[in-house]
Amino acid sequence: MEELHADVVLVGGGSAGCVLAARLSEDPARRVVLIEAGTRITDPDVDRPELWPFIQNRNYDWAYRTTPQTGTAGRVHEWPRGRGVGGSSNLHAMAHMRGDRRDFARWAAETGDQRWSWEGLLPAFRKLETADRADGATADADWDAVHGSDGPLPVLRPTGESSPLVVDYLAAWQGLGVPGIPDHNHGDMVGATPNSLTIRDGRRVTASEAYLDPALGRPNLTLLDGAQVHRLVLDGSRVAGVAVTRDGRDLLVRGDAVILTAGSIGDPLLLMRSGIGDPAVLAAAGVGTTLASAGVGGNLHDHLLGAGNLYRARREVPPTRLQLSEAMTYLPADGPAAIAADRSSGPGPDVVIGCVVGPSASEVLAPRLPAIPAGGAYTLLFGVTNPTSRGSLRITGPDLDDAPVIEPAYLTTAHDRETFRRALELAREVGAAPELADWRAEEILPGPGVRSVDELDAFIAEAVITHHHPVGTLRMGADESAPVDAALRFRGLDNLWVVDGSVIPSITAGPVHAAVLAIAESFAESFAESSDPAR
Ligand SMILES: Cc1cc2nc3c(=O)[nH]c(=O)nc-3n(C[C@H](O)[C@H](O)[C@H](O)COP(=O)(O)OP(=O)(O)OC[C@H]3O[C@@H](n4cnc5c(N)ncnc54)[C@H](O)[C@@H]3O)c2cc1C
Repeated sequence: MEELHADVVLVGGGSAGCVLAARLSEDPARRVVLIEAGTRITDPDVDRPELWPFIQNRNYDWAYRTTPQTGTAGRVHEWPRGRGVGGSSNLHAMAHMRGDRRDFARWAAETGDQRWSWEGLLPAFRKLETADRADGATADADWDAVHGSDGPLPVLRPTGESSPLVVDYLAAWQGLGVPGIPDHNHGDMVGATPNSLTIRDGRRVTASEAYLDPALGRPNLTLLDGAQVHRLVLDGSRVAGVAVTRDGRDLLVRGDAVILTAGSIGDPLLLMRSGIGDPAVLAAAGVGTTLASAGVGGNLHDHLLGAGNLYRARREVPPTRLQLSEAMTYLPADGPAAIAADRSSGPGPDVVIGCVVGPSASEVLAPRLPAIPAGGAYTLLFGVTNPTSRGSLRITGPDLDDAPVIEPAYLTTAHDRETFRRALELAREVGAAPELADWRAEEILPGPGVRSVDELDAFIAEAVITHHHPVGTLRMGADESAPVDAALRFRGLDNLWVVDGSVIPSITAGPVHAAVLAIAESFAESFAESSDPAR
């Protein structure tokens, strides 16, 4: 069998994999191989921000599906995931939100390591971005203290480009007492502001474009695309290498250090195919256990959004110049009245309400709607920031073609169901505000008659769709039952690390891409500082 050897082998060329490939190959003495199942994506639709909901199910999407979910009226949820260089950053909706400082305080508590606190991660968040200054100001010390100005990823703060509907939506929140905030990236997410977006000159910027492409000319960096990793090859407590198929040929890629960057779904499936996981799950799939690790594939959780609180428009809603979901407002569950003057120490964000410049309804609600002409409707999405429902995923057999079982256990806790009702109430409150009177003809969904707890729960179960943030399947933690430790080393193996969305122990309040990139930046820094981390 053909063999290749590198100092560092990265499994998965998605968001985190692109960061690590670029950062770890900055040292010309370190040979880095990046292995990606998909190929380079050339579809021009990927570039166009407004097309993001319509590019799923193409040949660069893994197109996963969940099992029927009891909490969502027995529905099966489609889970797109990017399969190609740049991974899910090719499909994502481009919202750039770091998370709330309380999210990272939880991470620090769960790992026992301040490196994962807001303050600990701030250098990584700054390093990864070139952020637009608020309102085009030339100097702003507060802004510069938390934002980066020369990182690989451009972050657009689209003041002046927002839809007129979104301008009125933000004014409506302010009318209800919700303060305006500079952006979602200051550590305190409670407040009203347009979404920051990873868009430059009207085009999507992927993790590949920002990080990998500028590094690909380095002689010490090799990209193996169109190459699927079947399993890890173990030698005692070390990973000797990874078994790969590329162009119909088998390949063994040996590495002193092996880093999993195949994402929240790809990583645990690869470990289980390699005999690493819960012995009962492995046995049921016909795989022998080489290393028992019960937490592999557990703690699966995701954000849901209610799609949606839909309104027929009184006047034509113009098409978006950005992407369809332009502004998400984060609030305590008790609403605007609960917002403290000092937002850092007051109640944090429990719910999110987003304004979509067009109709948005789940796959079961959409077919029941009356015909809506272009520009004829708009939507308020609503969701829960920190859901407590936890599920799992598992393999069904030893081969790459054996479809996984994905069970997110959506809406299985009382907390999640109650907070979802609250989110819908708050969406309706802002939807009825006088600042939106010129836009609002009538509420179409759920419809004025839907008011009782049972009616609201039944509507929510049919309305929720994934916000596309599955995380946590190899959580980092101080406890021995966490598969990954605070340094992101996989417990039980000497030279295996996990660095992507799967290590997130509890989800951040908002979209997770910025946090995934910051985890990778932080890891790259510590890896480079360590003289020989593989030993
Ligand atoms: C439709 C959609 C919309 C989203 N919108 C937003 C948003 O607006 N804002 C936000 O913050 N987040 C958003 N997200 C989430 C965000 O994109 C992801 O959380 C993030 O990209 C995950 O990064 P990752 O590195 O963990 O995994 P990925 O980027 O998914 O990378 C994993 C890579 O590993 C590869 N791989 C998997 N298995 C193997 C194998 N066996 N061998 C070789 N390669 C393998 C995959 O092909 C993939 O390229 C969205 C996601 C989707 C899908």
